[in-house]
Amino acid sequence: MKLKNPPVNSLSLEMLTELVINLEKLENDKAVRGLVLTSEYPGIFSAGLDLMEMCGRNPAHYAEYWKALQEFWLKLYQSSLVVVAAINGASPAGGCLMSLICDYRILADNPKYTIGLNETLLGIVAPFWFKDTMVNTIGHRASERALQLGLLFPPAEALQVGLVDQVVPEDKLQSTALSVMAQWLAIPDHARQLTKTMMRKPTVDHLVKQRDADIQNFVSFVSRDSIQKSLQMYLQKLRQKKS
Ligand SMILES: CC/C=C\CC/C=C/CC(=O)SCCNC(=O)CCNC(=O)[C@H](O)C(C)(C)COP(=O)(O)OP(=O)(O)OC[C@H]1O[C@@H](n2cnc3c(N)ncnc32)[C@H](O)[C@@H]1OP(=O)(O)O
Repeated sequence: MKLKNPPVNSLSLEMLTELVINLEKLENDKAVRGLVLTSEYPGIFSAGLDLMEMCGRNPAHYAEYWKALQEFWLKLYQSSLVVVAAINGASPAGGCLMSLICDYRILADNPKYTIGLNETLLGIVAPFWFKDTMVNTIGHRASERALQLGLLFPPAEALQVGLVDQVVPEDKLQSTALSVMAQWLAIPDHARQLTKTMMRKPTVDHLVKQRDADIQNFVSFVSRDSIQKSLQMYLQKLRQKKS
């Protein structure tokens, strides 16, 4: 599956909805057992959540957006398919989260392709289920440091901390993803799927139990004037970077 939402594959409401629909279709197709997630645009895997969905909108929109994000996370994290992320570009914040909920992550070796949960750099806070996903992958201490500092790791450091499973030359990314997929598909589906469910259930339950409260928390947080100002300033900085 190629992510395709120009210019930076930000996770807009429309994009999240389409991703969920496409995942459902693939899961209902008995001929499909695995999925390689990559970007149509080498250089950018995903810029994360679409900042335009979080700026200057009304509470009902924020609630709808957050619910769609939760839906996407729940769907991909619990997918019965083998999901391999072939990360062919920068992967900040929500882009990193999307990679973390796959079963295996391969990052192309390019110093510009940084990955991490950098929310604090925007003056916002990664929600508990982003944090849980990261802790499950790299452990508590490394997550605590990475989350507080909003670290974006270049490939060698991402590999060292365990944020990705492999770093390969850019021209080997797709072939590596296919050979990893073959290795995972050699395991009987039912045994692998039950194991995945067992490993992920506590993290899923944590969110499911608090879904409504999490939406309310997001809506009130993002509606604050101070948060709106931080997000606007961050967007401005992104735009100024060009000039
Ligand atoms: C209680 C909980 C509360 C809150 C939790 C909220 C959680 C949020 C998690 C998130 O995912 S927040 C989003 C964080 N994302 C980022 O920090 C990434 C920002 N973008 C970049 O660093 C760069 O754009 C890039 C490295 C992805 C690509 O760089 P480059 O190729 O140089 O492109 P440009 O920077 O020139 O960007 C082109 C264009 O796209 C706009 N844009 C970039 N990122 C986003 C985004 N996330 N959402 C919306 N729009 C984005 C950028 O402003 C440019 O727009 P122009 O109009 O100037 O063309």
